[in-house]
Amino acid sequence: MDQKVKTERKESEQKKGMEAMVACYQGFDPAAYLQYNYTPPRADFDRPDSIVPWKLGCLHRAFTEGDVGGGVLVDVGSGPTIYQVLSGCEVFDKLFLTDFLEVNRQELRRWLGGEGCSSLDWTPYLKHVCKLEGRRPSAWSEKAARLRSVVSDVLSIDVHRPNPLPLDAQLPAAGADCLVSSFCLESVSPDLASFDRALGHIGSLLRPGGHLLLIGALGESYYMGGPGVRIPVVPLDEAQVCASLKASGYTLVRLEVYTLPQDMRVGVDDVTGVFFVKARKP
Ligand SMILES: C[S@@+](CC[C@H](N)C(=O)[O-])C[C@H]1O[C@@H](n2cnc3c(N)ncnc32)[C@H](O)[C@@H]1O
Ligand SMILES: O=S(=O)(c1ccc2c(c1)CN[C@@H](CF)C2)N1CCSCC1
Repeated sequence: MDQKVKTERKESEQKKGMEAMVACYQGFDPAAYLQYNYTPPRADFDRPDSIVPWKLGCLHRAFTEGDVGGGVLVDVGSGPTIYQVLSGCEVFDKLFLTDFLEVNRQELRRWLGGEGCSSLDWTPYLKHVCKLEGRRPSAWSEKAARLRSVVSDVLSIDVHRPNPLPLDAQLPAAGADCLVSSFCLESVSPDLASFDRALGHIGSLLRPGGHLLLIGALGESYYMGGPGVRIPVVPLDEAQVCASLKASGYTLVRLEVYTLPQDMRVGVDDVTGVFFVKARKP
């Protein structure tokens, strides 16, 4: 088989993989997803070994240790969640939330509108991050107001495109100062090669010297995006995460890993751990 035919066959297989992934996401249910992952037992603020204090603590440290801050923060694949920017909103004046699905962008806009009709009460998360910041928990409403004030837009995004954001997105020409992305790339890529390409695509949104805060699942091969909506995930381990970051040209600042306790493995996925990466684009 000559090279041209091989290339065409490979491109056709990649296209089919993307189309299958898009089809899976048509059934994504924001309210169910939030219920599965962001309520107890996974989101138990009273448990010292809970994933929530660990993850919010990683984000708090990453955003407040002095090397990150300034103009523009982009959250890649926000989904219907805001916890991932509760620390970042204090050190950035312009923040973009993004997602592939309109149902998720609508969920985010409902919370941002403050009409009290979002699918999850984020108050416990707001209070916890206030506590991490040495503020009284009652400052949670001030934090909510701060986040609402710095979100510039809720944009569509497709990490499989070389230019993932809409052409009219108001990002600086040099790129964003920081990207944060949680449970996105491995959950939307049909295979590892696609994951690595997507990592490269979002890297194009970041200015040289900017930081990437990447959070993701370890050992996960599927998750439930809603009742009966099984979405394939690229299983990752720590070594692969480091190799993909290196291949994308990042300098690793820190990698932290959390192993999920058995009772947090609740059947909505087969995740075994969570990684937190802080990396810098040279
Ligand atoms: C597992 S959810 C992660 C949501 C959230 N960041 C969190 O931490 O829970 C994956 C998200 O990726 C979005 N997504 C699906 N396909 C995508 C694509 N091609 N590009 C960017 N995001 C995509 C989905 O709509 C979904 O909101
Ligand atoms: O680590 S979690 O339990 C979590 C949160 C979200 C997800 C998973 C795990 C695993 N499957 C992912 C599928 F993409 C989504 N967690 C939920 C509480 S807040 C911190 C994150």
